[in-house]
Amino acid sequence: MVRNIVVLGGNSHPQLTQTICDHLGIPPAKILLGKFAVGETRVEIKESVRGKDVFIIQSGGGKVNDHLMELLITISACRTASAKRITAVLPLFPYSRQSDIPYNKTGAPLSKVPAGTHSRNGTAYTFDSRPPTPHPGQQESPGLVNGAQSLHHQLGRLKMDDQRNGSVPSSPVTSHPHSHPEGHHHPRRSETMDSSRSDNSKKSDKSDKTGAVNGINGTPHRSTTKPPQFSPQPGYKQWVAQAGTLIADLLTCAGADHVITMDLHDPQYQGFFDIPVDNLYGRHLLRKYVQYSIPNYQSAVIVSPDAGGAKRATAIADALGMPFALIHKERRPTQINDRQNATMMLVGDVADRTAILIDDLADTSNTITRAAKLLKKEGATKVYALVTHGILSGDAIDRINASALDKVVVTNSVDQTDHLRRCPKLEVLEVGNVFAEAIRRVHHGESISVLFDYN
Ligand SMILES: O=P(O)(O)OC[C@H]1O[C@H](OP(=O)(O)OP(=O)(O)O)[C@H](O)[C@@H]1O
Repeated sequence: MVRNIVVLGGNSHPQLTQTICDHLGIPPAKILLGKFAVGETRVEIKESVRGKDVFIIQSGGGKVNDHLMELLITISACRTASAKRITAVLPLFPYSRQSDIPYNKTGAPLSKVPAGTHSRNGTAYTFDSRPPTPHPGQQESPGLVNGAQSLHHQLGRLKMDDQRNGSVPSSPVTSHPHSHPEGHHHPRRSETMDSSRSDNSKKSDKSDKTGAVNGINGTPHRSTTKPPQFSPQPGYKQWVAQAGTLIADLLTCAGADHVITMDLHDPQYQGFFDIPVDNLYGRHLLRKYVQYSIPNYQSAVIVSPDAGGAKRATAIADALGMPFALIHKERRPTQINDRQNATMMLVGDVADRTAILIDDLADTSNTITRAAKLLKKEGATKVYALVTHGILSGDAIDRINASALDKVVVTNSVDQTDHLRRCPKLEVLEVGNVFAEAIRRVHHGESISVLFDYN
């Protein structure tokens, strides 16, 4: 039982709030969370927080924007009500994938087969890379496909530019007395011989002969051909909001003194805050699962499904003395948000082994389901996916059910009640006790790092 402490729970995960309070031996504080008819969030704290150490629990996932607004208003309400210290407890930190660089992915459902057809597994999902993963001896199609698409794109652009240019003036050929009217234009030899020449080259021929050389009454004048339009190259810079900084500022401005979270997508995001941020590790829970729940784990292989998570996965592999493999997401899409076209390549050996994917979050579950397909193709006998944050938006559960994944293990940093009902492959690890202990330590001014200082 801790004193002078108030725990408030938002609407995102009431069950986790209750678990944390049970561990702390206190009831959650009374709070009214509602909405006005227009959709605006309404918060009323039903007990005094004056001089208290307040912890507000609100996770990302689900209706993330509503939950964030609810959290900000609750923090502000506590600040106005003279709370001594306010700690925002965000088991899954919202917007943490948009920390600094412009985020260029859609997170949209991916690789669905066209309506009316079915993939080989009889489902609406293919789990294939488009273009496919290249194999030794196979011509590397992605570059070619992208190259061809890019060429097509450039040609289309040229055509459009040319059409625009051709409209000013309407036609130098017809307006100039010395030039041939359009109808009496004698085709040049090259035009008659080479029928494959594009309209573009024909039009530029015309301007060469007329606008570029002759002016009104035979006076030379400047070419009417406009210089090529300047436009930004794809991938150079996208004017996308850098939401990470904004979220950090919003929490601080609302009145938060401290943040507790878990497995931030990018740990450097802590640097965006002017207040202390405790980033708890979920990997210890995942590591314990490997150790105690995966048979013959010593002969299994830890796999990171993308380069971004390699550090996270190697930490577990090193701690358990296990081999490690990496899936490299090769992104050569023609469009910046063409995430599904990333080709996956395996670096390492998984043949005749159990493969254990380690990642920080699964949103559409596209990453883990595609990785599972690749791993099975490369000879893995079983594929587990161990993920800290099981956001599992949209049809992620259907995708998992239809995939080559044998088991998916997540923590309850996001509410898993509905997911558990719909996914027989899902197993959930409890994080309530970890957050309760972190809250207790923060309240008493004890070290948090010792919480994770074990093997
Ligand atoms: O379930 P999904 O919708 O496939 O999303 C999950 C992936 O997204 C994140 O990485 P992300 O690709 O955003 O960034 P990274 O390249 O920095 O790891 C996360 O680390 C997962 O790998």
